[in-house]
Amino acid sequence: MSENTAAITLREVHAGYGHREVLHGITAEVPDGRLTAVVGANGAGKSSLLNVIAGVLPTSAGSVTRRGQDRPAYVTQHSEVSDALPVTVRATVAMGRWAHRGPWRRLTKKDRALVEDCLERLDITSIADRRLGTLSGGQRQRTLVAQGLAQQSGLLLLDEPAAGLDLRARTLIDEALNAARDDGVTVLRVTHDLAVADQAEHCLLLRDGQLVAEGPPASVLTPEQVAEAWGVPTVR
Ligand SMILES: Nc1ncnc2c1ncn2[C@@H]1O[C@H](COP(=O)(O)OP(=O)(O)OP(=O)(O)O)[C@@H](O)[C@H]1O
Repeated sequence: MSENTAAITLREVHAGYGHREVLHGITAEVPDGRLTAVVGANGAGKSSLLNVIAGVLPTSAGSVTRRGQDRPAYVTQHSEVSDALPVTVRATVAMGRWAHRGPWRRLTKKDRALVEDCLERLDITSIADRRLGTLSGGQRQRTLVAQGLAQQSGLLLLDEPAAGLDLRARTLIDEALNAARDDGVTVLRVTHDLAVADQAEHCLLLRDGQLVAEGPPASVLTPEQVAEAWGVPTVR
């Protein structure tokens, strides 16, 4: 991939928490306008890599270059959102417009139409007036994905957006992400699910904070490389 088709270029990136380094010299590229899956075992560094790209975890060495200038939309796992927040689903999705309007400014008609469209895309219009804290994990996760879409960023980062969800919720999220990609958004999703990663156009496979492989799923998710990444014997 040449530099001008990469939305994100990572060069020898090191990062960690306190004195503990958890990413050890990652060099990788995320293609522009494509869906990229970050795959690896528990603790491999997937979320940390996403945090570095989002700019919430500083690097201790190396560089992260982003092509677009707009702020990335970052969809965290629903478990990281407090149950106690007294906000409705619609208000949560509308927060996705705050970066454009500021929290005290009224949303425009266009903003409100976009919010309704995002609610529909994730099939949560019927629960739009319910409070976040009263929802199931799957409903909450769909709300957060809708909020991410509402930001209309050119870069959408998602940490395990479909973890623990049923088939219908997973399908809705997959379709929404594919539609965003078709609209030209660069989508980067962390997943444990190799079938999901297989549907992406590009994969980054991590093990112990290092990149094992990157490229199209067929070349990355080989039995040998998957076994190496998970530290298990190859199954034949
Ligand atoms: N806030 C934190 N403080 C200290 N160490 C952390 C923190 N977050 C993650 N780590 C450590 O960094 C390493 C990588 O964790 P990370 O969450 O990035 O991995 P992951 O691949 O996303 O894992 P999982 O699949 O379990 O979510 C782990 O050893 C983890 O214990």
